[in-house]
Amino acid sequence: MAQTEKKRGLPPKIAAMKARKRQKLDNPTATMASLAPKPGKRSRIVRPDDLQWKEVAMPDRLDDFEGFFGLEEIDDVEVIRDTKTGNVSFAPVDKSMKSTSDAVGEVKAKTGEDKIKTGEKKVKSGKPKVKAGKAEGGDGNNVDHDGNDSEEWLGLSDGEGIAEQVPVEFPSKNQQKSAKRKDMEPRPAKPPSAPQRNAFESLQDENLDDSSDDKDVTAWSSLNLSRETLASLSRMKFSQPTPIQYSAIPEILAGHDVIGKASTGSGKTLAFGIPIFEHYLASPRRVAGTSKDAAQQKPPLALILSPTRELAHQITTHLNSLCVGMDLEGPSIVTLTGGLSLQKQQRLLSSADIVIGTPGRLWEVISSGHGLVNLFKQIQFLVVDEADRLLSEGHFKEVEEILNVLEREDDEGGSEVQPISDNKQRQTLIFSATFQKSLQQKLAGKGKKGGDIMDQQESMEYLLKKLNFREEKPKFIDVNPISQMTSGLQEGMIECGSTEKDLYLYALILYHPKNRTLIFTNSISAVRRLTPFLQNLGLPALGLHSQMAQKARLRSIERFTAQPGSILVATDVAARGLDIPGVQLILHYHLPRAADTYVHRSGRTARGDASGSSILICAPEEVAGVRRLVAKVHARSNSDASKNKSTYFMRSLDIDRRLVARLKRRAVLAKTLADITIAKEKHNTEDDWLRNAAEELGVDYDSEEFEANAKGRGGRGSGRKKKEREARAMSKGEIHSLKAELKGLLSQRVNVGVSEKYLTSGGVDVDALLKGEAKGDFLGRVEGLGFEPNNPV
Ligand SMILES: Nc1ncnc2c1ncn2[C@@H]1O[C@H](COP(=O)(O)OP(=O)(O)OP(=O)(O)O)[C@@H](O)[C@H]1O
Repeated sequence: MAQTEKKRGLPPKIAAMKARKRQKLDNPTATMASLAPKPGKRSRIVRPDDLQWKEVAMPDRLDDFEGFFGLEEIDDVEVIRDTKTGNVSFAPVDKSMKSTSDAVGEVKAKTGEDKIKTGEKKVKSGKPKVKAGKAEGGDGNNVDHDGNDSEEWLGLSDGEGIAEQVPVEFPSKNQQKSAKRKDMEPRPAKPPSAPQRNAFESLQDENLDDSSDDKDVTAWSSLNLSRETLASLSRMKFSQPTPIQYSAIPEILAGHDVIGKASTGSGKTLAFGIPIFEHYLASPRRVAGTSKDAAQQKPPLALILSPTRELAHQITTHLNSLCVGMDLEGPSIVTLTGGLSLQKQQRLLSSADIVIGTPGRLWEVISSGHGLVNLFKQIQFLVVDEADRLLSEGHFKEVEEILNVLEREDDEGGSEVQPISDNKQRQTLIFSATFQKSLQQKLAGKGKKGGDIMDQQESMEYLLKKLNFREEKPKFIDVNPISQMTSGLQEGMIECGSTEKDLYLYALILYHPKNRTLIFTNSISAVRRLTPFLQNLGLPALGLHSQMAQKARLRSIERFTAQPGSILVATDVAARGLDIPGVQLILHYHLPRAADTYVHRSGRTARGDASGSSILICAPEEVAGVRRLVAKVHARSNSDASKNKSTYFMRSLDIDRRLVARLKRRAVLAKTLADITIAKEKHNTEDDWLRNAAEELGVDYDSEEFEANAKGRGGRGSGRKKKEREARAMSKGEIHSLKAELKGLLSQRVNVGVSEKYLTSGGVDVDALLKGEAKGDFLGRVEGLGFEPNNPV
């Protein structure tokens, strides 16, 4: 479409701006895409004035409006941009030459029907194009992830009567080889399916400045998203959907229940978030007012369950980021997690479009009355993120309560508990990177520890039983059926004595100076101990566990995210879902208790197309178990996994043990000082508690007398108690001298002597190491993890 101006003489700047805008309107995509002309298809290039412009009838009120004279439009013109000069030229398209295989990136001026649309939403129906090598417009060379030239069908066959599978289109062999990350690599160009929306419509928006560095979002075009969503994706610089987004979004938009499995960091949040966002944009609720009266409250559109508070807040931020910079009012997203004011959260619910919560708090809120059960029954999307964890671990009871309540026909009274048999309204979306075996066992009340990765059939059967899917066969989308681990990840283990883990932890951190590092432990007490231990060694360590106050938890995450090179010591509360950019190193101080935990912990690094390392610190007696566990994760198929047939063998990393030995005194001092602090804090707390109890009983309390009586009783924990007593008994002077000694050591280079293998220039400047300034080849050799002598990371 083009506009002509009266020749009244506009100021040159305005004329130039208008000309630019005109060009943008003429060809919305030209400013975004690098448009390589397609050989053999283009007609001759003509001057814009020589094109067959058609006049457009204008509404009366636009007549003579600020020099605006009229509008003309043009159909069937190919706009070609010279990628070198940026110049744009035009060629009328000969319709008889039009091919169905127009690749994304080639642009035609839109026809009259495709003029800018406002807020209209189209739900794409039908299956995505799935046949490898047969997709229109594809490169004809699509293969599965395993490199076989075949069509890949994931999930169960229809014949098994569990789920309808969604075959996933995989990149070509060449793409596979060249792309670093399978899960983030570009999808083959998809053919436009009629009727097709122009992906660039969002970018026609006059409010978007030409000069902004928004991303070309052509690759999203086949998903038929609204202009608002495309504009948001462009602003977020997400130029293409990840495989799980590419496969799941159309299915969800078409109204299907979806079970999505994709590796950690592969964009699952937006895979369910975008369709909900689209639904919100298209629904009248957006303009409806809100009411504080529960009876008139609008039900939330979506309920998203998250296993941890941090993840719930992160999902909130992630979905909110879709709305940043949007002209329209975005959905009201309310987070319901423990540790924050219940009343405030209840109040916010009155206007919520999307509710994201942890099961405990959610259940507390829903079951508190106020007509909320009825409201939540009307939600249109139920999302269970990290589904295997939510349905198997601690939360299961509450999740079950919530699921039961959503199915009831009755109101809050709860006397009638008839399940709604024909629930056609709600879509159920289940996402995770793993589905584990123990899930089923726990449901059956066996409570067995475990966490073997569940095969598809087992997980499907279980989920189908528990969740009231709207359709008989939800779509099962598995975009990484072969490998559980992300491809940018390097894995290894370090063997050391069981009492030397602190020392090796310290050494590994020194080997990775300035790396943002996440250390996992299996206990809160280990977090409490290791955090001051590392701090005493001059390292920027923070703690995270579930007994911390919620504000302190969020603060730890914030600091860890903000400060490059910081270290977070955490329990598995941080294992799932947390998307902290730039985590380079995962250290498993305690071994993960189950295979799925290993996958999720390690998945905090190497997210998206980034790379990272995951290192297990193992005592000799743990090595065999670890190898088995990791082999299970790497089993190339589910049948192999169940038979333990994986051939994956985890490497033991070599480390210069002489260097480690020379760090020992520092580690001992740092540990002793940490133990003293903890023992004193603990004693004060215990003392307070006993004093209060004694006061209540009306007896005198003398802590020394109490301890003297307790002495010699032996039994479990008596050794630890003895150590605590000793630590507490340290005088200020003794503590001071320990601190002084440690300070002295930290300020010195570590003398590693002469190595026949790795000659050094006389010592290691650990201080420089910590500052990331160390040079030289003194670090020993840990192949494949960036530890090579000439590459001290
Ligand atoms: N299409 C995209 N292009 C580029 N980056 C994306 C895209 N979609 C999402 N991301 C980014 O990828 C990162 C990981 O996304 P997300 O947290 O949703 O992963 P996940 O699959 O849920 O991981 P996990 O299994 O660990 O929970 C986020 O930082 C997100 O902003």
